Amino acid sequence: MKKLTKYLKGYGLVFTLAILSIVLATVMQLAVPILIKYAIDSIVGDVPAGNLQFLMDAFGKSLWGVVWIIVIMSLFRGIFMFLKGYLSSYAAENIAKEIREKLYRQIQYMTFERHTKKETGDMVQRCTSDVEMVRRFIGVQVVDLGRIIFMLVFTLVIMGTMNVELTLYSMIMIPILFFFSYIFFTKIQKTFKKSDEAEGSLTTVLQENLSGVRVVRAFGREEFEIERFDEVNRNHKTVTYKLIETLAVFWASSDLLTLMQNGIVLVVGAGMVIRGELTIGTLTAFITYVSMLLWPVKQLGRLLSEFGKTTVALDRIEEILSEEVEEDKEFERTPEIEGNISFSHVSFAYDAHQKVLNDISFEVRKGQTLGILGSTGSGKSTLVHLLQRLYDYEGSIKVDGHELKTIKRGHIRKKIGLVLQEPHLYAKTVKENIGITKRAYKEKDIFDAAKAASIHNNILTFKDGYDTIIGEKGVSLSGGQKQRIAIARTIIDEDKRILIFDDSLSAVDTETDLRIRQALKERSKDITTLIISHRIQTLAEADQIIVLDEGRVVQKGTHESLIREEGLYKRIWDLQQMAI
Ligand SMILES: Nc1ncnc2c1ncn2[C@@H]1O[C@H](COP(=O)(O)OP(=O)(O)OP(=O)(O)O)[C@@H](O)[C@H]1O
Repeated sequence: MKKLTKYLKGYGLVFTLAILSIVLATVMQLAVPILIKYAIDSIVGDVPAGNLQFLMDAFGKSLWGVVWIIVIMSLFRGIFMFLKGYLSSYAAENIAKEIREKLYRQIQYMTFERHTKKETGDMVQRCTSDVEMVRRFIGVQVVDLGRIIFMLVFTLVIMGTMNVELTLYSMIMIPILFFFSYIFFTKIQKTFKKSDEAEGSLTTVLQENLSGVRVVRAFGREEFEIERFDEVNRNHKTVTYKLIETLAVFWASSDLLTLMQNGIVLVVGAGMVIRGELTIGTLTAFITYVSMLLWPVKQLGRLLSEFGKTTVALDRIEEILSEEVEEDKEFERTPEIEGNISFSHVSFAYDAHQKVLNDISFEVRKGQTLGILGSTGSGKSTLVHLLQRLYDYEGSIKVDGHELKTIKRGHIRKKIGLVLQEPHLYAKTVKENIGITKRAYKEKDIFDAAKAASIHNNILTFKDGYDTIIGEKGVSLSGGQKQRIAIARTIIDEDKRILIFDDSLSAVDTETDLRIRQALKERSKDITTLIISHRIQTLAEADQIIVLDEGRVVQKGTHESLIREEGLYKRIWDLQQMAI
């Protein structure tokens, strides 16, 4: 409850007005049976009006007067219901928007380590379905709770003032109905969950099929895919049908209980009328009030189970909101960065028992190029992660003499340009993708960067040149073209003092690779460059090369020195030479 009220804060007035509206609408609803009782007993019949004398004073024996009052009250009821809907939706939509904003902000600043441990699908579900659950509860159930309590109390009071004995008879089914609906809605949650999961599986198969369409065609898996979809589709139908069937059984059973309650009131009430203890008008009013009494009881059971589901959704949201975020510490600085890097006895482990980097030491001076070679999984990308301050490390990493841990994360990341092997491009124009870091690039800057990345001429052949949209709605790019656009968008930023190419030239041919490296050399004389590659030709001109094996630096030197010493570098070089 505490978790929920935290989100309701700031909307107290809106909720009060919404509850007031629903209470007034309920009053209009509850007054109708009293008017009907008065019409039957005192206008059609001759029973004295008693405590309804004020109606007699106002309308005398006019049936039309009562009809008009009922019409006007129904009109007001509609207005109050609209107000309640408007106000509660206003609060619910705003609260849901605030939760989504908080979650999105949290996701942006959550530590990289926590990010890698989360499943994307699960995170999406928390930001969408779970928020939706909370929104629905706030929009419908919170205000309904006010209505339920008011309706229960008020109906009982009205019934009590009319006839205490018949009121007690009217309450016989209340505990049964309450527990029946509570247990039902608690149990059905499992079926709801199964239905959600079935829908999730359906979407996953569809999504996988659409994004893997090339693999499906290449392996002739169309019929297999159709069967796979049939299976999840059948499952979805079965589970959803079961859900609807169960709901139908509930509503029918609860209607039966309501009818039984009506039956009890009718039989007992009829006996009272025959004995002259009750008027026909009062019995008619009672029959209507019994339904009004049982509706909130059914809803209360439902509301409690919905509350259970909302609590789970809130817990899942809170779990993300309480994740550790990257925060600047007081001692962190923003020193001038020139690009001198020094690793001294650096070790790192993703999980405590297995070191991925072990006692790494090397130095690169401003403007130099460091080549990094190593087999798959030897720790090359991890080394880059450490330089970007994505993880904490053991040992010492210094940039221009400043311990990396004392430099603000945002500051060092602004100074490091990283190009990945499989870069992510946005569904925007080529121009916007290259200029993504800043909006105010001149066209010439964009062209120059694209020329240096050897992609300018390619871009000119696209339908709309630099204004061509990338992705599903526009041009489909090859792996090498994507890599080169990613290179252009990194080198265009003049703030970068360190450039890292993490196997990002792997999809371009050797000639283009050479052209790009030459252009980069000319363009960025003072910039420190780290090139990770499996292709020795790409590394050969580096000022210094380190060879990683199982997280250790096993060789260090220039290309000339390394091809002369026995070791991994020479073996790979020989193999690559043979292939040529
Ligand atoms: N987020 C992570 N959590 C746990 N282990 C990880 C994580 N990322 C990488 N590893 C492990 O760390 C080791 C080094 O991975 P890394 O990606 O640094 O290798 P790499 O040399 O860049 O490989 P490749 O050439 O294939 O890109 C591997 O054994 C990998 O399984």
